[in-house]
Parts: sequence; C-alpha cells; structure tokens
Amino acid sequence: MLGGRVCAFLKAARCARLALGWNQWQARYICRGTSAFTSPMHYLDGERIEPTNTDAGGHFPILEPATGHKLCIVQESSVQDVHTAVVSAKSAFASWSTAPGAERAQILYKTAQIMRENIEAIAVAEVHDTGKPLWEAKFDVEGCVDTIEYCAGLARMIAGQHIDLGRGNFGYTRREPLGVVGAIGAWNYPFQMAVWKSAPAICCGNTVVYKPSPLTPITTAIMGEVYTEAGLPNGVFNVIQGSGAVGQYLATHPDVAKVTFTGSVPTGTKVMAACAQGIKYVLLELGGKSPLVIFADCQLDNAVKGTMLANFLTQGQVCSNGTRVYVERPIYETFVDKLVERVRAMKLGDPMSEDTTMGAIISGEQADRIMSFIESAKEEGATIATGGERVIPDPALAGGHYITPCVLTDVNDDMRVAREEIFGPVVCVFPFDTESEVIERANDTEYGLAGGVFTRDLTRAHRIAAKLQAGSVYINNYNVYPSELPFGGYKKSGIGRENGILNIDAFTQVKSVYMEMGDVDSPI
Ligand SMILES: NC(=O)C1=CN([C@@H]2O[C@H](COP(=O)(O)OP(=O)(O)OC[C@H]3O[C@@H](n4cnc5c(N)ncnc54)[C@H](O)[C@@H]3O)[C@@H](O)[C@H]2O)C=CC1
Ligand SMILES: NCCCC(=O)O
Repeated sequence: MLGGRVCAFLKAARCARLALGWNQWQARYICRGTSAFTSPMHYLDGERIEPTNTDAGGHFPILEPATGHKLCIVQESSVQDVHTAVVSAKSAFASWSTAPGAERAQILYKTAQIMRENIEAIAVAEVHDTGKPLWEAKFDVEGCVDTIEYCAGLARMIAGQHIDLGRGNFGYTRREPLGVVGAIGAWNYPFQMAVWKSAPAICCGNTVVYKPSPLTPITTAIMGEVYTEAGLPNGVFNVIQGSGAVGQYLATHPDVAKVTFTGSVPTGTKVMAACAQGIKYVLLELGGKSPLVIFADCQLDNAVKGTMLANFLTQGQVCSNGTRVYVERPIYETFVDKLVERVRAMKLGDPMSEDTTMGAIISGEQADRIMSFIESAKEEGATIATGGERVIPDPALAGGHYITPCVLTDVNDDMRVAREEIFGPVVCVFPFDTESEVIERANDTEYGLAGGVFTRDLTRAHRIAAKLQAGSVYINNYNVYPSELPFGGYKKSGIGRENGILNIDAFTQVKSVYMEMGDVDSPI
C-alpha cells in the first residue's frame, strides 16, 4: 500500500516538472512523518512568501487526514498581513479591471492548460490535504479545468444594455467589476473552492484575496503558482492563511468590496454580519440536509448509484449531499438491500491507492462528531443496516481517521440524525407512501441547498423539481456540478450563486449612463 502512495507521488512530480518548478510542493513525501511541504503557503504579488509580520499569528501544524502525519507548519496571517494582501489586490485592480476581456480570457485559458498538464500532481497534493481518494481528487481538478475555461469564455461576454429613451436620448449600462474580493473557503473541496471563487471574480476584472480553511492550506498556494505561470499579473490573486480571526479581518477590511464564503451556517451568519457593517456584497454557500426522493417506478440500479453519489463522495463531507433518502414503500426493502450491498463493497483505505473508494475523514474532531451522530441515532432507536464504525484499515494508516460508510434505517423525521447536517458518510433511509407526504417531509428543514428525485414519470419529476425548496434539484442523478449550472442555496443554505452565467451578476455591479442629445429642459 505504501508503495502505491510513493509511486503516485513520483508520477505526479514527473508530471509537474513539465510546466512548473514546484519543487517546494513536490513533497518529500517519501520521508513520511516529517514536514513534507516546506514552502510558504502565503501567496503575495505573484510569489510564495513567509508573512513578514509574525507578531499576531501563531504557527499551526497541518496533519494529513490519511495518516495523522505532519505535512507542514503554516504561519497564521496577522492583521498586517491581511492588510498587505488587500493592498496588493487593490493596487493590481487598477490595471486588471481595465484589461480587455479577451486578454483576461487568454490568461484563464492558459491557466486551464497548465492545470490540465498537472492534474495528477495537483490531485496528489489535494489528497494529502483532504484525505479524499485520488480518483476523486483527479475528477475534482478536471472539473476545475472546465470551470476555468468556462470563466475564460465569460470574460468576453460581459456586456451592458443599450436603452432607447426617445427623442434621440438614450442610456446604457456598464457592467463594472467590484474591486477586491475576499474569498473564504471550507476544507472539503479546497482546490475547487479556490477555483469556483477566484476564476469568476478574476474573469470579471476583480482581484482576490483568498483564505482557505486552516485544515487545508496547501492547494490554494498552488493555485497562485498556476495563475502566475499563466501570466496573471502580480497581486490579482493572493493567499492568506489562518483561522476564523483571519477570515474576520478579511471580511471587515474596508477595501474589500465583496466576500464570497463557503462554510457552516453559524460562520456564514458572522460573515454576513461583518459585511452588513461595511454594506458589502456577500455570497454565502452554507450547509445542507438535502432530500432524495425515490419512487417505485425508478430504474432501481440508477437510484442506488445515485444514492451512493449523493452520500459517499469525499467521505460524505459534501454540503449538497442527499442524506435523507425517501423510498416509496413498495420498493423500500429491496432498495435498502441493494444499497447496503453496494455500500459494503466500498473499499475504505489509503486515499492514495487507486482502488480505494473512500478515504479518510478530515480530522479526529470531525470523526468524533460523526460518531456522536451515529451514537445518538442508536440511542433514539434507529437501526444501523451497515457501517458506522471507526476503524484503521491498515497499520500504516494508524494515525488517520476512518469511518465505515453507514446506512441507517428505522429513522424518524424528528431524530437529530435526520435534522442536523452530519457532514460524514451517514445516510438515513425512510419509507414514504404518497407524493404530497414526501414533498412535505422533504421540505421540512431549515436548509435548502439541493434535492433529488428518481422516477421514470417525467411529469412527476418536473412537478417535484418545482416543489422542492432547494437551489439545485437533480432528476435521475445526483451531485453533478456542470460549470454552466448555477449552484447555491435556498433558505439557510445560502445567498447568491456560484457557476453559470450568473457569475457575471455575482462579480460585477451595474452603472447606468444617461445620454442627453438635446438641450436641458429645466423648469427651475
Ligand atoms: N454550500 C456549500 O457549497 C458548502 C458548504 N459547506 C459547509 O461548510 C461546513 C464545513 O466547513 P468548515 O470549514 O468546518 O466551516 P466553517 O464555517 O467552520 O469555516 C469555513 C471557513 O470560514 C473561516 N471562518 C471561521 N470563522 C470565521 C469568521 N468569523 N469570519 C470569517 N471567516 C471565518 C474558517 O477559517 C474557514 O476558512 C459545513 O457546514 C458545510 O455544509 C462546505 C462545503 C460546501
Ligand atoms: N463539490 C461541489 C460543491 C459541494 C461542496 O463543496 O460541498
């Protein structure tokens, strides 16, 4: 197993050398247990730097979820470091905001090309950081290439309107960038979040200061290197590091025009409050407890596969997961049997191994939290159909955090496990009898990020898609994120949308210009 990990790293390193000099993060992986990523994780004015002002922040170690080994030690940004990054972004804004869309597009296409040449290398770093399986990390990075190319296309589509006002007069609108965008990410998709937040902002002419989660700092700095290699002017994309306090400094900085945030509802509330103080734009991608409704007329194998995608990617730590699965009673038992069979066939193990289907939970703390949900479900009378155990799949992974994927039955809608976001590999399966009943139960949540339906009855599918109170609804699939489709939440799952053409709305403001063609007609 260890051999597989080293082999994957070497392959990745070869790949990286094609385009970039990333020696610093071509981790001394072979020396496991030592600090593998020794370069600074802060990115300022086009290069990695150690923060100059080390007064306020401490150092924090980054532990590999798969093994518990220390990957690196990161210096927390101080208030002064945050300020320096914002100043850098503000100064870069002057020329980036006026660059032609075609020029911005070319740089983003080049960024995508460099990323494509380095998919495996980036994915390996992401696996170190997150514990997700390598195949999944590669898939994520491939998706990011697509997002960057999509945003490159958008850069040339930013346009206002011409409005005829009669008598020769007219007005027009300009779509102008906002300024410095402060971006704050969570730990489950660190690279993807850096891309989903920075590429749309940058394609619209904004500049960015990005703060990743303190649990996953590594690939965001790599993103900075890719952008610079592609020709992005210095200062357009900067990275600061640290905990919530650093995010708070960023959100409250007077020169930050908008904050785009992904994380939990409690933190999102604080970020929104900080933005309210400064009358700033805010985009919030928050948690979820999404329903997946499976009717008896569905294609059963697809419904089971969809339920797997809805629950067990990234060890179940996905905000849009369909963790409440409602199955029409006539097929309930058969569905549960098939789901359990498929879940038991998953291979939990070293995320660097090609055949691993589920890797490590992000941290011991998160694993404890997930286990507490499973314990509470048991205490409240739910049945564990399979999984839900903390295990060490291999002695080499003894310091890692692993939970076997868990299917719960005999859950009722009021149990804690059915109401709160778990953010782990735990799915609740409920029977239902009627369409109206299931819609009511599906919508009975404070969240509204996503939802899904499996049925062959297309009329019903669209009826349900319209009735689900969620920002994304999947019909006969789940957890796919095309760059073209907006993504974001209803209710407490958030405000605003990422992806799609709405990116332009999210990262520009509208100026109206009135043009008088005649004399001024003033009654005073
Ligand atoms: N809707 C979506 O797209 C997604 C939502 N999430 C949600 O994120 C949560 C898990 O991620 P976590 O990193 O644990 O969330 P979190 O809310 O604890 O932290 C998110 C980020 O906010 C920063 N932060 C903490 N306090 C802050 C403050 N006062 N001001 C500014 N920034 C602050 C953190 O350092 C981190 O970078 C889950 O609830 C999950 O549902 C996760 C992924 C995607
Ligand atoms: N990976 C797509 C968005 C979902 C999430 O970040 O949790």
